[in-house]
Amino acid sequence: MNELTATTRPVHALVLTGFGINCEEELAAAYRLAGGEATIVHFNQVLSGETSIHDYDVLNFPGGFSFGDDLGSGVVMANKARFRKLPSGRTLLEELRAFIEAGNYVVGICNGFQMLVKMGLLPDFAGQQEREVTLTHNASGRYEDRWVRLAVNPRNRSPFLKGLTSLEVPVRHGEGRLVIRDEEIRSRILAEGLNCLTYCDATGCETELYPHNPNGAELNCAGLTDTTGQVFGLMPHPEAFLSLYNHPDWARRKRLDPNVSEEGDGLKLFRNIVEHISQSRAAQPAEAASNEVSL
Ligand SMILES: NC(=O)CC[C@H](N)C(=O)O
Repeated sequence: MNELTATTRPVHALVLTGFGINCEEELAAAYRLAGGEATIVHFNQVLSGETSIHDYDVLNFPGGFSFGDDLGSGVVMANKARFRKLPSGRTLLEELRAFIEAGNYVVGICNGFQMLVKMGLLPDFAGQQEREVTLTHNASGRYEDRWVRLAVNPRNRSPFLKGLTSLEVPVRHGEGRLVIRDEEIRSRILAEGLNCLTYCDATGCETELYPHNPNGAELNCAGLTDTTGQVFGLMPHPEAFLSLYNHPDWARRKRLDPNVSEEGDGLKLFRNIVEHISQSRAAQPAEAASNEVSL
């Protein structure tokens, strides 16, 4: 029996799929390329209790078109999390709160971000699973599929963004416009640096100008965390830019600089979280780390 201590066990990501989610493979690849492990399971395997989120370190809600965006992007999946009881007698949202309180991480990308917002987990000031912000139809009135530049808020709380100041990543969505419920929520998001990613122009300056801000989001906000920094949602797709060769301009960039990094900006986020969790474990007191995990 191969026994690993908690400190040496690889970081393990759970990546959900099903019902029209379509970015699970790239997301799992991102964790594997970053040195972690990733398991893809159908949403129903979690709801049925067949898979426990508590066996993992990072729970991932990928992008896609869950339930065809009927009732609004992410709404049906969010309601499944809010109302369906697992065999434990708790809803997935209640299990998620326990998962977060145990120090684990939750990520929602695009459709996944829409789910987190609509189940009330972002920014979650009240802790009452109520919608404090929402993500709705792009101001352009059309589906936006383009590359954007993002500025990283230096006061952000997410280990995914450690050491990063800017990112170039693709967006592809119809309902990416962040709308904030009221001035109190807006002020708290700004005061606490929860608007971790903002759309910016080619010079790196935050802008509301289309198409740099592709959807008209308030605060030019492309990504949010909760106050713990453990819940992170974003509209752009970092898992779609893991390699230089994912970028449409790769040939020119390679010609201009033959030594240009062959990694995409998106991979940096996954390297950060794998490293952060690994280091956090290694720093745990001996008695905690001695909890052996028999594999
Ligand atoms: N790429 C995605 O995840 C798209 C999310 C959602 N279906 C939208 O169009 O806004």
